[in-house]
Amino acid sequence: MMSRSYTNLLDLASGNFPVMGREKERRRFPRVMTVPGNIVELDDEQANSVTSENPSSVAGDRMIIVANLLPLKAKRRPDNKGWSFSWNEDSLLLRVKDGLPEDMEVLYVGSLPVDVDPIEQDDVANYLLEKFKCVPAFLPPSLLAKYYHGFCKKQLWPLFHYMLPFSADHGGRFDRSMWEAYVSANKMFSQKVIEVLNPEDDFVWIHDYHLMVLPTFLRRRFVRLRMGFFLHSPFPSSEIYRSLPVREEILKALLNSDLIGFHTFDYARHFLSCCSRMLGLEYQSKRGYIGLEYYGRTVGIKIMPVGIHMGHIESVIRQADKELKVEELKRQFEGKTVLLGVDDMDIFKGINLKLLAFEHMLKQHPNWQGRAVLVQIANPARGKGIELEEIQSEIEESCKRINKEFGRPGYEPIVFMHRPLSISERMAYYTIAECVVVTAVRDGMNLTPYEYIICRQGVSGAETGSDLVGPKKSMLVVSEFIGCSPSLSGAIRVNPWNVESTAEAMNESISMSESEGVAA
Ligand SMILES: O=P(O)(O)OC[C@H]1O[C@@H](O)[C@H](O)[C@@H](O)[C@@H]1O
Repeated sequence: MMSRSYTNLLDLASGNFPVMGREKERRRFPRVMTVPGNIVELDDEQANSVTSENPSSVAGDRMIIVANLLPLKAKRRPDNKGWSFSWNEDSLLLRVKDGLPEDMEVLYVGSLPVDVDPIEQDDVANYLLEKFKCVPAFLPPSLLAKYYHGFCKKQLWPLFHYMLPFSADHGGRFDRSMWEAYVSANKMFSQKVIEVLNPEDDFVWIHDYHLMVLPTFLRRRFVRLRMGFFLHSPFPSSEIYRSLPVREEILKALLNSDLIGFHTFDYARHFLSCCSRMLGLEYQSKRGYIGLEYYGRTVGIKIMPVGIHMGHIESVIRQADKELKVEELKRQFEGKTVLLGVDDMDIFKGINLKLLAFEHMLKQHPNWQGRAVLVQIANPARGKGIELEEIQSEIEESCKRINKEFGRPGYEPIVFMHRPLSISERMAYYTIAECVVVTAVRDGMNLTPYEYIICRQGVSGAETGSDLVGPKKSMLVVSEFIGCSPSLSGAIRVNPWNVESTAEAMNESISMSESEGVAA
């Protein structure tokens, strides 16, 4: 049974807060997402509608960025005494910061990727606040199991990626105790925010599907708080979303934000249609700004695709360790044509479909046998479960089979790396690859194609001053089901479920002449 207090709390999430007139006016959010200007652009109206009316109102204000995971890496010290922490350069939260006004102070609230013993927690918290402006939320392991590995990973993550109904290893049904854990964990995050919040001056920017009921806990305490939410995953069609037993609770909780951001127009459209079908809400669209009227407040709905930070990528391109690695890779793959995949190990990334397509290409176009190599990098999964184990063993079996059938001395058709790669190592692989292949069956955005394009431009472009010379051809084969796909006009778009046509797209991409083979 859901405890009474949660029921009450989520009733409050109905947004019944009398916020009118002047209050509406002062809620202005800075534009916080960076986009690589030559790839995805917000139109002027989109960009300006948030900031231009009163840009100075944000300068000097503080932004509290809340997410499930802090943008930190943590390692136990070798002597086992304490921890060492460093920024996680791959965390999108750092890119969010890049898009804020320079003088804006940023504080991060979230959990750590490691389990810190309760007796160490105070010291760790003080250190992280002082050194990194990070406020850790230490969730008890039993809560983490039900909140993150349970409700997030087994229920929301599949649902938001169009998998129905609910995880097989939980009896294929909705588990209400996991939902309760999700609400409790969101409450714990909100308590951490409240510990540091200055409600008059701070903006709060909540990230991703892990924290969708958090706006309720903050709005309940601070009626005038300026608060935004950004969803990094897809928001599915209302036909999928409406199967969620707590569908209204989540929509209502999100509507306690002032602004809700999505990567793509389709995700925003799905959300609006859910609000209309499930809550009976109307929305208005004026000059590129969509507003949902909800209990006297206007909630802004915005399309704000996350991008990559060009300056950061370009600085990595110039790094010496990357250049050394490029030389090593050039020797390793001399005389070969490299296709590259860079994915998280996850059930929706379609890694096995990519391997099957590559196998099909080698069969249908035997001229590539001995010459084409698929390098697949798989970043280890954060989640766990039967489905993930199954997909991992499918991938391993495919690699073994294909390498056995087509491999020969000096030629391994699939090079599979199941480990995290540093950004500079990843850049080195982009540098030597002629084609990047993304076959995810769903993905919120996927920044791999953008990283590849920027890296390839850096490799051949004079403006970076780089004298690295990789192959000049740069092709992209991308799934039509990922957020970045519509923006990649030069890519070959595929339905990843159609292995034969993906195989043809791979063949086409690496068979193109140099003048044709430029993806962006
Ligand atoms: O896999 P987790 O820990 O739930 O995190 C999900 C997030 O992982 C990030 O790596 C992705 O860029 C996001 O799009 C995604 O929402």
